[in-house]
Parts: sequence; structure tokens; C-alpha cells
Amino acid sequence: MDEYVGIPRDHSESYHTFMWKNFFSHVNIHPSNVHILNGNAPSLEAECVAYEDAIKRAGGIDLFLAGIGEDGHIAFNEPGSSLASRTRVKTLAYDTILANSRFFDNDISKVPRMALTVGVQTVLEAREVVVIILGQRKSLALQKCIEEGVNHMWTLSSLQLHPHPMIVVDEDATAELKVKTVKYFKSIEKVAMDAGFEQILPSKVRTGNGPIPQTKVEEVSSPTIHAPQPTTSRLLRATPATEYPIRSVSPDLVPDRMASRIPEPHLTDRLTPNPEQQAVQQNAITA
Ligand SMILES: N[C@@H]1[C@@H](O)[C@H](O)[C@@H](COP(=O)(O)O)O[C@@H]1O
Repeated sequence: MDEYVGIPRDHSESYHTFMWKNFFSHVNIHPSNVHILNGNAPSLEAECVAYEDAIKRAGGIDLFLAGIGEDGHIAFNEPGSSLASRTRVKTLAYDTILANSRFFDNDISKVPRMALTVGVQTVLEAREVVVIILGQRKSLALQKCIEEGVNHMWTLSSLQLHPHPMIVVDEDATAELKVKTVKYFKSIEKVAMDAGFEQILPSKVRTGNGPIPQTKVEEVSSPTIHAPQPTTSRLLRATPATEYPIRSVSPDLVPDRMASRIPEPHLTDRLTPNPEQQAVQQNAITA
């Protein structure tokens, strides 16, 4: 889903190395069928556009298996990422640099500042998304994403818009959730288990023995964003500059001494800003 920019592909902390060490080398896959973003591509923008095209050509993603950052990012969609974002170059948030420095000798200067990442929209278009969240450090992010609304500041929350997401957590990760929320999710598992299944009801139980009805999704062609010009900047450039309101121009300030603006020099001794007004008020009181 993502890769650091600027560290060698075979660096021990590159996602390329991680994926080969922990997954691809254990399964029967031909290297030519592995597609990991290249954080050293001569044009990073072109690499991202090509990645989206490759996903499209392959007929879409069946499953994204993801983790999250402590700031609730999915892939490297840092807080503030557009929910419509696609694969692109992303600057890492300070929180992430700090959190990931544990993999770089606890030296934040060694953590890359940028990454390539699939976008939020790219994730949402996968047929299924499974996210694994472990540990207390991620509990606030889990709470924000589960108990609050869809929010671009906690990009995992975008999964609320996905028809088939699954979030797998340990007890520690639930620390910030309401007891009620945890109980509710546990009850979902219990109902399934009482019916003889593990954790969730298989769709057969919900659909009966007949064919599984296919959800009909209206095809909406979303605008393709060709980085580095997002749609908004293209729109702005298309608007002739003359259509912008003509702004008033501040006169040049001529440096002078404050005192030269005061007509009567003795007034510079005044202690109050408006003695005349005070005198009027005083007279009105004594009259
Ligand atoms: N950008 C990556 C994410 O794509 C990944 O999901 C996460 C996993 O973190 P952990 O290994 O702590 O679960 O790490 C980084 O933040």
C-alpha cells in the first residue's frame, strides 16, 4: 500500500523488504506479480499514476490488509488527507516520523520525510479491507475512527463508508472505547458463535441457500486526478484573473515621526486619549 521515498529498496526498513521477508517469500508468487510502489522512481508522480492504472488494469483490488498509525492513518494517508485521494506522494506527519523512528535507531533524522501511498479512495474501492490494530498506543485512533464520524483527520474512519471492512483488534487497542461499544461488538461475535460460527455470520446464514444477491453499485466515474495538479488548482487556473475582485491597494507609508502628526505640540503631554470628551462629561455631572 505504501513505501518510503528515498531509502534503498533493500533497506531493512523499506516496505519492500518488509513485504518480501514477512509475506511474499512464504507464498508461491512469481516476483513479476508483485507490485510495490517504487520510492526511488525517477518521477514519483508518474509512479503513482502508473500504480493506479495497474490496479485498474488488474480489475481492482480484492483485499487490502492494513495496519494504522497512532494518528489513525491508513497506509500513509496522514491526518488531513482528502477522502477522495488516490495514490500519491505524501509528506509524513511529525507524529509518524516520531513513532517510526523506533525502526531507525530511535533517530528521527534517519526517518524518511516522504512516502508514496495509495489514497483513501483507492482503499475504499477495494472489495474488502481488513485492518489489524494492536496495542494501547493505537487505542485513541481506534476510538476516533469507530465512535466518531468519518473524518479526514483520522483517515481510518473512512472505512465507515466501505461495505466490507473488518477491523481486528486486541484488548489493549480497545482501551479508549466506551464499554458499551466493546460490549456491542462482542455481542455480534457471541450471536455468531452461538449459531455455531466463528466471529461473524457467514453470508449464507443471512441469504439462505439461494444465490447471494449481488449489490448493484451505480458506476460513477470519479475525476482522475493527475498529480501534481489536483482538480481544484486546474479550476482556479481556468478562471481568468480579471474575474477576481480588484483589491484596494494600501498607500505607501511614508516614514515620519509620530509627533509631527499631532497638530498642537502641547497635547503630546495628555495622559488620556480624549480629554475634551471627559470635560464634557464632567460638566454634565456638575451642572
Ligand atoms: N504506513 C504504515 C502503515 O501502512 C502500517 O499500517 C503501519 C503498521 O504499524 P504497526 O506495525 O505498528 O501495526 O505502519 C505504518 O504506519
